[in-house]
Amino acid sequence: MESEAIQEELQNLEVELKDVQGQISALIEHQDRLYERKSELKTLLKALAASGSPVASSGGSTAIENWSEAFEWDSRADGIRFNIFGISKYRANQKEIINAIMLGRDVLVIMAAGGGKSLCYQLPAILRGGTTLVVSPLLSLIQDQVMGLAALGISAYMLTSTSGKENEKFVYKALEKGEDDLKILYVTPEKVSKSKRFMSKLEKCHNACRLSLISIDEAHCCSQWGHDFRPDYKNLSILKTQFPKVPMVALTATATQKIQNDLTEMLHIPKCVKFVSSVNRPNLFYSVREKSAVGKGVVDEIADFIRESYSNNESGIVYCFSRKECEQIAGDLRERGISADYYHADMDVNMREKVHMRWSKNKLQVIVGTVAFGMGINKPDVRFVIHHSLSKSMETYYQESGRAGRDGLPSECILFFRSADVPRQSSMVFYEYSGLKNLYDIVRYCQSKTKCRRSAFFRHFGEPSQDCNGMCDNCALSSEVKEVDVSDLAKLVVSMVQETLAKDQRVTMLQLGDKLRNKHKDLSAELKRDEIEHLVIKLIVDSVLKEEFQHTPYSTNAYVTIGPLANQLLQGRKTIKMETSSKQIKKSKRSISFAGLELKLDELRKELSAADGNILPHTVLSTQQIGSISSQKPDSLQELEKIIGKLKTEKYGDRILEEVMRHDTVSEDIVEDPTKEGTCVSRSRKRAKTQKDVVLVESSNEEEEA
Ligand SMILES: Nc1ncnc2c1ncn2[C@@H]1O[C@H](COP(=O)(O)OP(=O)(O)OP(=O)(O)O)[C@@H](O)[C@H]1O
Ligand SMILES: [Mg+2]
Repeated sequence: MESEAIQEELQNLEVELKDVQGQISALIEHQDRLYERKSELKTLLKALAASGSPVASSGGSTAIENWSEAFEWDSRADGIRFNIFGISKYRANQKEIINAIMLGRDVLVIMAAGGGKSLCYQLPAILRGGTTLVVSPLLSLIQDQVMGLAALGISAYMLTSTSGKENEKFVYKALEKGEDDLKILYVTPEKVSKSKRFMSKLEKCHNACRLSLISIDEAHCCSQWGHDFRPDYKNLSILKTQFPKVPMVALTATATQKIQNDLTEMLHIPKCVKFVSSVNRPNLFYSVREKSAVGKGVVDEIADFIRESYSNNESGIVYCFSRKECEQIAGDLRERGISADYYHADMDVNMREKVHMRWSKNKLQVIVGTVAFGMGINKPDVRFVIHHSLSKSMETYYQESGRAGRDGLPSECILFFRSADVPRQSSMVFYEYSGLKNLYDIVRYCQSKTKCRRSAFFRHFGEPSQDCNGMCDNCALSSEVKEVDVSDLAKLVVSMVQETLAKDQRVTMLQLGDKLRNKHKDLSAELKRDEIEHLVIKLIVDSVLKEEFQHTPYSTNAYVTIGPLANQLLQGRKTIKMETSSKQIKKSKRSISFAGLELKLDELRKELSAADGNILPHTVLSTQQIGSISSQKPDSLQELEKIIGKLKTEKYGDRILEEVMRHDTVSEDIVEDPTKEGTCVSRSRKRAKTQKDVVLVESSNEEEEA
């Protein structure tokens, strides 16, 4: 009898010990998080003390230099910017970066996606003379850039694994002899690290003083902490070793301090001038929507949204969790009349390229993709990015959603959130460093009905907050949000988990909800399954509960167990509050859509791009330029040139003016419908001459006039 009692106590001790061990590891994890946050906050304080964002700091250099003063190349630079690139004014930091490069400094540029990093090295490439070498990680990015530059009449070439012999011969000869014009040469990192022949030609170019600038695009690929690490990027340090006097510019949209430090070290540019712009994307409207438990419900909602807001075939992306889901949802959208196709890593490279190309040329409206549809996306006029499931971290969400609105025009980012999607993600990321912490950060983002979405990004990237200007659902939509104390219900959930564990059983989130509703029938009348799941996930992110994982031969399952703060709750030292919102009052539409003349100009750019070899429509005219032409209605080539610069006017001016005139004659008699909703790019001629109607939200208020 006595031995039985001892056995029992022993067993209890074992359970308790296991529990304590679990708590210790959770606490250590928690401690790590606190340390990490502490250092983030310190960096934030420093940035605040230095004040003024965007932050431009001189990395290793101590002298405070003024990069915006007047330089002798200013007017030439302005001419190239406007007449060749058709860009009417610099965006934040662009001018300063160009000046630093022109002064021969090494430069590190951290600038949000679509911020305009390319111009920062392409413009000095033309100004400095000689040849600029650009290292870029993806063939598709390189092709896009070379095609775009060629359309502007800039002699840009590439050397990649797919380059033909003729092209290679031309490039090598140009590098060696310098007789032919080679302004910008794009290569993949493998060329630098693996091709001795290339490096020897580059050396010759350098010895003849013709290597004027080295640019490392998507430089975060150097760092193992980055999301797109490329081993060959590690070997790029050879460039600075071989050519120490040639200025190097490294550019990336990934902002973390750790990656910045890694980059300067790996590229051997410790004394570089660092330009860090804000992560803010003021033109993006962020929102989170509740995802229907019924699979088709969410597809209906997505299809309705696209039809209502983007009926003129404006481009968009829908991100999905799995390959199967991509195919399914692309099909479902097609059934609902949306032109959509899927893109994922299981597809043949040619198929993927085909889908990408159709989309780039606006022949396909929506790409439904997995995260594989990533870095190579260069399309500036993506008007919406929809997440059918949540991303695995704030950082990936920032990057994926950031593919919208790279042209600076209003665009929307919608995330469909459902608690049941969390275990799907967690069982994929739990083995990654900080995988669960990162996931729970984005879950908090999704669950909040009051906090500004934008400020979550500022916090995440350790940057001082900026005004959202009503550009997220929580700031823009007036809804009645109540905080309800659900501690009692939370205790029931925790007890239920304890009971299950006591029986040596495991429980998933789904089973937990069912068990609870079965046991407490009174509750099931009040609480829907979704709401219980919502609470369970909240308890997990608040460390009251915890996820643990078990592998089967086919999958990894996520189970719910007791977390380190469970006792605090049970003993009444912790309360759990949930936000509930009763109604949301929708404000007016925020989308930008073409109407009247813009539509005609949109068609014209498609036609001209198809006729002009294989360039993309936005290379002919950007959406901003379409907006400006439509609102200003130029009636001569001189006037048009003031909007789109010399080069494009020479190439396409007559056709554009023809379209403007034709539209003008037709629209004289048409009375505008003042009740029409939405942000149309143009209005009637009478107002147009005095007022620009394009809603252009730029990334900085520090911009200079042209
Ligand atoms: N000063 C400017 N004014 C207006 N448009 C600009 C300006 N600078 C760049 N752009 C346009 O912004 C878009 C994005 O530019 P770019 O491709 O250089 O972005 P990026 O910073 O390299 O982004 P990513 O990180 O996604 O590669 C392009 O269409 C480009 O023509
Ligand atoms: Mg870029």
